[in-house]
Amino acid sequence: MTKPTNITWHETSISKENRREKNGHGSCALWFTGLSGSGKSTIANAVSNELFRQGISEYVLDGDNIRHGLNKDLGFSDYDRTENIRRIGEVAKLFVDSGKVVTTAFISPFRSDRDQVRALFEEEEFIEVFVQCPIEECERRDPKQLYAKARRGEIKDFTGIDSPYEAPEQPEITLHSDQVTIEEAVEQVLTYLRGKNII
Ligand SMILES: Nc1ncnc2c1ncn2[C@@H]1O[C@H](COP(=O)(O)OS(=O)(=O)O)[C@@H](OP(=O)(O)O)[C@H]1O
Ligand SMILES: Nc1ncnc2c1ncn2[C@@H]1O[C@H](COP(=O)(O)OP(=O)(O)O)[C@@H](O)[C@H]1O
Repeated sequence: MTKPTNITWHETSISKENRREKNGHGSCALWFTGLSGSGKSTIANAVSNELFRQGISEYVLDGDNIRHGLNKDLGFSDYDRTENIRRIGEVAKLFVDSGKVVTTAFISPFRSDRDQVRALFEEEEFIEVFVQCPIEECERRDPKQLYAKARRGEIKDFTGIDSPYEAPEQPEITLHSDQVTIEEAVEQVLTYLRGKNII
């Protein structure tokens, strides 16, 4: 890849702070991470629904959907996962700049990739939400029957089976999705946002 030259960063006249002021709330990225089937999409969507209901400007970036469009050229090699997360991180940053609370639901298995995304943001704008669930329970749920396929050898490099998942060391929020209901998990996230005066 050749790096382009002669490009200049343009400051826009309307700032992130202007947009936050207009919206009447802060903006941030709620970065859900966890195994397939842990509940990232379910909880991220439920959080967004509740924010929407409360009149907060929100958006959901979901793994499967982004992989149908923006990242349809990427697979599940370590390199492709890193590039997947890098691009999503940049998109999430744009949403935060636009004044929204953006929820993202990607496995994002590598700690260094998540840390690279965190580094794109200002302090307290990036909120790592670890959806912690034992793999046995994820495999029991198996909402897309992917664990079954991975066990049969029909999917290679499946996270938790033959591709690693590096759990966050100091996530802002940990949701034990095998112990709390979806509603309780949503409330835990909203309580955090209220505590930080984001909403
Ligand atoms: N090999 C392999 N490993 C893990 N997951 C796989 C794989 N192949 C397909 N899928 C499906 O793709 C979804 C994960 O995509 P992500 O973009 O979140 O993955 S990653 O963050 O780049 O690791 C994941 O979605 P979730 O189940 O919602 O996590 C799966 O449905
Ligand atoms: N407490 C819970 N939190 C989240 N999901 C739960 C919970 N209990 C059961 N589930 C179920 O587990 C599955 C999680 O799937 P999904 O949200 O697609 O996970 P992921 O996006 O992490 O792959 C869904 O079928 C959901 O209904």
